[in-house]
Amino acid sequence: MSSTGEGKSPIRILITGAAGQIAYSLLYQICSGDVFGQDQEVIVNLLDITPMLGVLQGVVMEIEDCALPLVKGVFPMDKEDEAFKDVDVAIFVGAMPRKEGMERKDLLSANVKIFKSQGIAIEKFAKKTCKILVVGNPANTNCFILAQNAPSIPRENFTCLTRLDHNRAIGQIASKLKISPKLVKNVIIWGNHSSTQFPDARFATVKANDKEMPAYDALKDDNWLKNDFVSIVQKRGAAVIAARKLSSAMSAAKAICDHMRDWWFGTKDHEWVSMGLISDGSYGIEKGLVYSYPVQIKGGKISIVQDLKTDDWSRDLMDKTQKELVEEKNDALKATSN
Ligand SMILES: NC(=O)c1ccc[n+]([C@@H]2O[C@H](COP(=O)([O-])OP(=O)(O)OC[C@H]3O[C@@H](n4cnc5c(N)ncnc54)[C@H](O)[C@@H]3O)[C@@H](O)[C@H]2O)c1
Ligand SMILES: O=C(O)CC[C@H](O)C(=O)O
Repeated sequence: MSSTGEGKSPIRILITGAAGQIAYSLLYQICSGDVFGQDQEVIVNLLDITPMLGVLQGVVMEIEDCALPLVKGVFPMDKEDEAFKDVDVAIFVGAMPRKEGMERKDLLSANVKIFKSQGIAIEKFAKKTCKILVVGNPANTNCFILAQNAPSIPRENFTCLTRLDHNRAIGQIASKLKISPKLVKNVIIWGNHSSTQFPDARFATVKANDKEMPAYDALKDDNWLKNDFVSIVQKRGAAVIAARKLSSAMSAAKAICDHMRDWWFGTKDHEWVSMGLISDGSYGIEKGLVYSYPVQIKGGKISIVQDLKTDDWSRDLMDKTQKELVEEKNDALKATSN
């Protein structure tokens, strides 16, 4: 295979919110081959709202100025119909971020309306095989509304981003043990991408002194893993907003790339990652809710890791985050009912 992508058709990738800060960190990684491979040409549709078309022009100029060989076209757009046409991958970043002092609920009613309209557009214009990743918050519930409005797209094509939380969990364990994050695996984020999420290290392993062992044994600090670790990861997004006065962008873009790369190429043997998926009822979670699970991926097929044991403590946390998702779903259905 040629390193310039000869022999493979280009894929068409849509990024919404393309004039925003996450997209600015994301685009180089997508266009340079870091996500879909060094032999995969890409055509990129950049969707934002009309007032941002000028900024989008600047982004297009910068992509051009990077002189990236895999980029076969970059199109700035403000019309959903055009933007969704024939896309293979759609990354939904476009939504208002929370600023300091705002509550998540302040975002919900404005943002879910965007996802109703865009769901209708993917139903009409996207390929039925399109792989969908929702990033804009509230990510799980926006993904739920998107899927509701695109009934002919297979349910397994809808995902939302909890990989940032997954990476945060790995980062916390690695820094506590003073080891490289690549030596930590199989953490889990259950539930909502919010402060009710359950970051679970019960099955996580670490490699220390060339020996693989449970994170609990390596850390020898159950209290930290059950309390501080959970709360730091749950509140990390808010901590970044408080410090930066802006929501996370570089780490969110990196997590989007990890999510899409693993979906495209598969996960490593004996490893899992976290993704928000339309629940099939696994682990007693309400069918149809968009809930984050541990998943393995082979040949583009995402499978939920089954039969992990739950105890009273973990069950309670899994149910709490489910309860919040049910409430968000009901609020979102109300907000999009007309
Ligand atoms: N799931 C996650 O892990 C995660 C992590 C970080 C941020 N986020 C969320 O991602 C979203 C984007 O964050 P950001 O920092 O890039 O925000 P930003 O404000 O910098 O960019 C958002 C962009 O979306 C655009 N937009 C608004 N409505 C649109 C529409 N209808 N169609 C297309 N584009 C539209 C805006 O004009 C803006 O350019 C926020 O909702 C944020 O909370 C999610
Ligand atoms: O609004 C928030 O609390 C979180 C913003 C973003 O999703 C993140 O996790 O960094």
